[in-house]
Amino acid sequence: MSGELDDSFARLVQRFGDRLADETVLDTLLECGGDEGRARAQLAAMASALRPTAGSHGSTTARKRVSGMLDGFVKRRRGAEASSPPGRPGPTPEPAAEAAPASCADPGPLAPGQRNALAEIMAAAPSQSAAGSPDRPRLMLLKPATVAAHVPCEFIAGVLPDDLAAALLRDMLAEALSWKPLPVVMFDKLLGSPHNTHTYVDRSRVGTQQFRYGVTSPDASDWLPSIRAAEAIVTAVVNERYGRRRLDPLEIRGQWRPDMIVANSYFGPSEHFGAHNDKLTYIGPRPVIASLTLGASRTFRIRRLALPPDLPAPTEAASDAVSGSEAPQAPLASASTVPAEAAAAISAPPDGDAQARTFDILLPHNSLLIMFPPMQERYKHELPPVGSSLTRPTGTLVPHPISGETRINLTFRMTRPEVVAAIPKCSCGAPCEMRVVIKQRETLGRYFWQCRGDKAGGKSDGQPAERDTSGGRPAGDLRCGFFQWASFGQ
Ligand SMILES: O=C(O)CCC(=O)C(=O)O
Ligand SMILES: [Fe+2]
Repeated sequence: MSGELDDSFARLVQRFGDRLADETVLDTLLECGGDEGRARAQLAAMASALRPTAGSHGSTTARKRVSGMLDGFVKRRRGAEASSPPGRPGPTPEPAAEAAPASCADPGPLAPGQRNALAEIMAAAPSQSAAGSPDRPRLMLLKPATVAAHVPCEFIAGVLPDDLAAALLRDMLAEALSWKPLPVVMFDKLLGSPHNTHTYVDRSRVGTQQFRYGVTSPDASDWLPSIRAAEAIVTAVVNERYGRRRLDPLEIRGQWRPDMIVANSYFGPSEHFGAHNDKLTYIGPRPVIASLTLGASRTFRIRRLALPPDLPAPTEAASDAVSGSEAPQAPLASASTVPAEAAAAISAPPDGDAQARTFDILLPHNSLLIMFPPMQERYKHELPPVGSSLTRPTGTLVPHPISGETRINLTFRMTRPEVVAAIPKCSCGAPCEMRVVIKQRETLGRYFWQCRGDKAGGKSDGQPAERDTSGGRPAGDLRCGFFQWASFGQ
């Protein structure tokens, strides 16, 4: 977000923050194309609808809750007015083009320090983490510097030349018509993910290797020329950033070079991708994943997981005992499976705060979010639906002139041949998938091989629901129970 937009946002929060949720203020400002005057007029109209009447002394929290409902109502109304039919890409009119002119007086200069405080929006009340301790409030990360300060990611706006980004978006919109939901196995049933996906590979590098991210997903496609052109730029940007970071022993040495892309499409506000961390089967431990957004802007949500409570901090001498359902048949393994330095890096977040916390980043067209280690080991990420849930925070959508409400996402990944070569077969006879321990402190960050849930003797290529990557085996789980620690030659 530019400095100007930041200042506008801070001024609007100062003016309306006691009556409207910060998300509502941000949404309105973005949907007014950053025009503070128009946003102020719209927000004033919303706020006056919420003005407490004589004798009503509703708390700020209660008023903000009502504001959230109003926000949902506004979004639903906008959705109903949108010209593109749901589920299909197509141009959507510029939002709020006919908004009323500004009618409120300028609130005046900001108090010292206020701008920074407001730029890091406290967007939600603290909630309870699974471990029972209150979470830190959700933070909206608005600038590249604050993204890097809080999560192991780097955000780059406008990464591709405009014409290449537009050409790639058009190509992907055409391709996306044949993408399919990610098949997920949940409670013994085959379900489709609430968005579509497809895999693209650089066959000149990965040969005939099969990459399946779902039970029945179609074979991967070859890279298109526009993908190849984008890949060259993404690769250069990632390596430039990666070269500045301190690597732990499990990370790749040398250049990062992607050879596989998992593409995702979201046709409209209700399509989403639930909280998960990415499968490591092909990309190995401590992967780098570069995520390119094309088309509509959407909120990307990152959840820093709480460290398991009441257990000693990880040391090389820590017990290898495994409890609970995450690793049901875990043998006692050598503590050297993950070197101490690597284990320590996992539990040290960039902002020095180990408590659970949720971060939101609005990802616009032609932006790159590089997920560095230990993003897949200590965090989950999701693309939340855009809507009006009263029970959980939803995300934002800003339409794009080419794609309307459709967002395309390309995640560039680098396969690790030595990991792929080591994929064991489970008792079903099918290739295992690799996952990482994220719930148990003694074994935190250790990788293990597990059955994918394929009882068809290797004919299909199943994987449990992404949402299940936190550990627990759902009732009716199709996995055979095979378990083996993964070792990377340390
Ligand atoms: O659409 C996004 O930004 C998220 C995609 C993602 O998490 C994935 O492909 O694993
Ligand atoms: Fe992901």
